[in-house]
Amino acid sequence: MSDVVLVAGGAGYIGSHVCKALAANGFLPVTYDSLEKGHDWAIKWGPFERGDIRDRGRLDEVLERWRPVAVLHFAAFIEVGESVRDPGRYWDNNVVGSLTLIAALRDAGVPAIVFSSTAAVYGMPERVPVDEKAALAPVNPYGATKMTVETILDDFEAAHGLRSVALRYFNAAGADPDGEIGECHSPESHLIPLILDAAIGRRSHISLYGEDYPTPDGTCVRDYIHVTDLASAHVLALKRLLGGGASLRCNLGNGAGFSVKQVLDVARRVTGKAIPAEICPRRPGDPAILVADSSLAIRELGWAPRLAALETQVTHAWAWHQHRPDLK
Ligand SMILES: NC(=O)c1ccc[n+]([C@@H]2O[C@H](COP(=O)([O-])OP(=O)(O)OC[C@H]3O[C@@H](n4cnc5c(N)ncnc54)[C@H](O)[C@@H]3O)[C@@H](O)[C@H]2O)c1
Ligand SMILES: O=c1ccn([C@@H]2O[C@H](COP(=O)(O)OP(=O)(O)O[C@H]3O[C@H](CO)[C@@H](O)[C@H](O)[C@H]3O)[C@@H](O)[C@H]2O)c(=O)[nH]1
Repeated sequence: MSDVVLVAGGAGYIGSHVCKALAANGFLPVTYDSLEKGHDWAIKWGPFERGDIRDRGRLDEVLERWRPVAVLHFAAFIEVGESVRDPGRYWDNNVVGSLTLIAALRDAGVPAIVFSSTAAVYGMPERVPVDEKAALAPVNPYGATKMTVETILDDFEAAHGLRSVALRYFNAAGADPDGEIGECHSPESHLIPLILDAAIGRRSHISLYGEDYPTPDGTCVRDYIHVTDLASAHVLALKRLLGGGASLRCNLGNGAGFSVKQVLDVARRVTGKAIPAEICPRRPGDPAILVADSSLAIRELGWAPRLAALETQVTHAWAWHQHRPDLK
């Protein structure tokens, strides 16, 4: 019998890719998801338990049934702009929900958790590439909720011995290279799928949020990381914890920054489409440049990103985007 891993939020974009990697590594991923944002078609590599992380009774039932060796926790709301407009929704789901889950793990005796954190915990970093010694100074409620969950995890380790790896992802992109799953947020707010929507004519153009940033071409610079490379980092983090390794907080990015205009150029090349673009005002809360120093993950987890090229990420996203189940 494979080791069971509970994957909270496993029906979502990143969680489903991690489920595929877990199964390929001999684990049985049990997805626990409310399906408020995820998709039942994305649950392919293990059983499904429908539930909300804020529902302690349901969590206890599922933990008792499956007795997982660890939990991977992706379940959260993820939109920065919405978190500014409606912070209560984010504190409730991301913090109350995580606390409920973490307390249930403590009481069920689950010893380890891998948590989806974010580059947004750094806010507007003074120096890039940003490493883990940089101050945590989120500039929006979304980032603040993720930083708070990291603190809860620190406190639960000190008091109860629950070990954790918090992975601070930069910009997740791309899709399963085999085309089995891919990105599908609703509403979509991320740059690459929106550009691809414009490429297939689902929207008239892509809006470029700001051309007056202190960057070489005036548009924001981000570090895009292939979702399959994120998935391999989760498997390594899980194995570290199961092997008795220490807790860790680390960045996951490629260390290369691309501007919004550079991403658009790559997408035009990959799709062969013109993709009309319109310059718009800045989007509130966007840092000018976010690029990761991921040497800690490389050193401590033995992580090696294999699909780092932006062109590869956009190619896989494009292959998926043209056949997305929700667009049929
Ligand atoms: N997409 C990115 O670029 C990115 C970057 C940094 C961090 N993250 C973090 O990674 C995680 C996954 O992001 P994603 O892009 O896959 O998002 P997603 O919306 O595709 O997946 C999140 C999943 O969690 C589920 N969920 C949400 N609230 C829940 C609840 N209360 N109970 C049970 N299930 C719940 C949703 O139904 C969904 O299936 C999130 O925690 C996000 O903050 C994402
Ligand atoms: O229609 C659009 C959408 C986005 N952008 C710009 O494109 C860049 C990337 O934006 P987006 O894809 O929305 O990602 P981020 O806002 O950088 O946030 C992502 O990456 C962060 C870590 O870097 C995570 O914390 C977030 O959860 C995740 O959504 C930003 O400069 C946006 O202003 C546009 O110009 N037009």
